Amino acid sequence: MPFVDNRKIGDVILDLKNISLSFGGVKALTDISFNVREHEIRAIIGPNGAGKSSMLNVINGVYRPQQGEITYRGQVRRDMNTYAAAKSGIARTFQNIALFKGMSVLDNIMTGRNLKMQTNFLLQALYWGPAQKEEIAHRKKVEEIIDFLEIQHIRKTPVSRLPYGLQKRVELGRALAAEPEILLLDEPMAGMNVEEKQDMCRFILDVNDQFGATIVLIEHDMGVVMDISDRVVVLDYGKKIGDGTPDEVRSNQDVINAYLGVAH
Ligand SMILES: Nc1ncnc2c1ncn2[C@@H]1O[C@H](COP(=O)(O)OP(=O)(O)OP(=O)(O)O)[C@@H](O)[C@H]1O
Repeated sequence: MPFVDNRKIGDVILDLKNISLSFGGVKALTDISFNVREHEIRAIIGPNGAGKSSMLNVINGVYRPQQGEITYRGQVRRDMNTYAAAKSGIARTFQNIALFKGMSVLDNIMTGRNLKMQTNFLLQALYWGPAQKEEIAHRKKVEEIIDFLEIQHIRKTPVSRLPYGLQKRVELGRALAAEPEILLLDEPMAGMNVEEKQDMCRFILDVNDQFGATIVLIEHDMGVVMDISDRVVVLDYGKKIGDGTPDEVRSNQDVINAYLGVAH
């Protein structure tokens, strides 16, 4: 496993057992089990429609599986919703960028601090006492993220004016602003050119290393997945067909068949 020793991959932080999810007659996920270790980069791959996004949506409480059990930090999660997931330290980015396009980079990243804000709306509206202090602390954190992502030069620019690759970076910034324990990235490199992909890879590795975040990512670019992931889980038609290190997954015949489109 790459980097395991120096990156101190820890115990299982998220454990998914026998997860099944259907939409009417469509079985999006069938009896899927896998775990995520603290501090690792865990990829979910598979052909189109394999169930990858559904899996992320189960992890962050968008979908509630009909069967199965999720244990997060040693506690079985029941009735998880997106707010509870976010509050418990799970942040995510989306396949299609979900930013406030008219707002500046700075303000978009600031929205990621919402869950961390303590003072009530009245104090905030008056911008008084504790609210002022808190605002300054949040701004400091956001500026740290802006520096880290090397986007100082566009901090005041409305997001809609930015090229796609930079918008993706801002979305990562907003997720980071929540100081997540687990960061879910849904196709972080989709639509990027080679240079943008290299930058994003570097940021993901640095987020993992410097912020200590555990990362679960969906990605179609196999080169990227195999380069940066510690372990990879492979889905096909809603079932798990492979799970292991990049090398193990690469040589798994079921995985090779799925990617070559061999008939079931
Ligand atoms: N909200 C939904 N309602 C109905 N069916 C859904 C819904 N979400 C996903 N599905 C179905 O579940 C299956 C898995 O979809 P999912 O989007 O999770 O796959 P994916 O691996 O992320 O695909 P892609 O790589 O194309 O994004 C597909 O058959 C899809 O049509």
